[in-house]
Amino acid sequence: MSNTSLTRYLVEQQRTHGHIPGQLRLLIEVVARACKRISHAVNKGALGDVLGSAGTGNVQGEIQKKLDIIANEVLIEANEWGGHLAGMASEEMEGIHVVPNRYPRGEYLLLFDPLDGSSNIDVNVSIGTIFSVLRMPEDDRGVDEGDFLQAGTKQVAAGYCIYGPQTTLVLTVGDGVAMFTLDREQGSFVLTQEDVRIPEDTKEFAINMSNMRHWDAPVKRYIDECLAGKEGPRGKDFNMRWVASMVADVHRILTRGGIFMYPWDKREPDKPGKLRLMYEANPMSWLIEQAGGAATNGRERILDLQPKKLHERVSVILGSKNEVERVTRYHTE
Ligand SMILES: O=P(O)(O)OC[C@H]1O[C@](O)(COP(=O)(O)O)[C@@H](O)[C@@H]1O
Ligand SMILES: [Mg+2]
Ligand SMILES: [Mg+2]
Repeated sequence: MSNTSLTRYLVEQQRTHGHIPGQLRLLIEVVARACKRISHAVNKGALGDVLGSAGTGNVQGEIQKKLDIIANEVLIEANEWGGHLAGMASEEMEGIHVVPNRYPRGEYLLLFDPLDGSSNIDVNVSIGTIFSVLRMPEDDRGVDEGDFLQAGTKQVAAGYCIYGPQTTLVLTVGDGVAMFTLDREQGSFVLTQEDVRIPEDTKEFAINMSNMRHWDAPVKRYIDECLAGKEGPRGKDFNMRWVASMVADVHRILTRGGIFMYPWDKREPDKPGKLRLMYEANPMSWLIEQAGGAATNGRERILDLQPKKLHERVSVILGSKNEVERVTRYHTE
């Protein structure tokens, strides 16, 4: 059993690869400690007055759950002390949060979905926190929203923490994907898997089937072929999963392969998709690519997309490389 802590792993990465400056290592550890606090709140459930609706709305036009707000506050408060962070952006906040007493000028920007899978909070199904770290652009003016609008390829760290039967932190700093399981007795994240690899093929797809009648033709074709099974053009049977927590579906794919799709559909044709580019699709896409998978919006690599708005949405197709390439091919044929 490994006894490599997150700290030791990051120090080792810095020593051998040199691409995790001390300030970034510190930032990742602060986020990990915040996730530990969120995990404790999640585990309290009904005992901790964390369930149910907060009765307020957010910039996404969604009713916020109490835990959405609690998780957001934990992350802001944990990172507020300044250090090398210039600013933060959250699914739960309309504008950016400039870190007041930042170290001469913060070098990093932190973006997060503080609580992903909110529809599962009250039914005791796995949920999580997703985070992404960018560098502050080199110049001497203050922090504004434009500084955050960088393509996913500019991320310097990305990860999520899944609050399930285990609390597991999954991280990439550009040198593969590592998983750390929270040892509650020690109170520390322990390295339990590194060099995570996704099989290039799969027999398992994840999509919300109730939206079938709204899908675009390439998505409908792909799913119909999966449903046709052995007798159909794919010549094999497929299984389906849909947790409705992106963190849980992505964790399954990182663990055993699969394809996850939240595509554009005609319910709201002006919206490219449901999921947000900056703090859901980009961090998850980098993790998936770092593990040997692929991630597109049906036509382009998600990490190459140049964001125009902080909360912009995107169609997401990610997971086992050969399946993602097939769905993308169907969109471009
Ligand atoms: O309920 P639906 O339409 O299936 O959507 C589920 C998707 O919505 C999300 O819950 C959106 O994330 P939030 O819960 O952070 O808003 C994803 O985690 C999940 O993949
Ligand atoms: Mg989310
Ligand atoms: Mg959320």
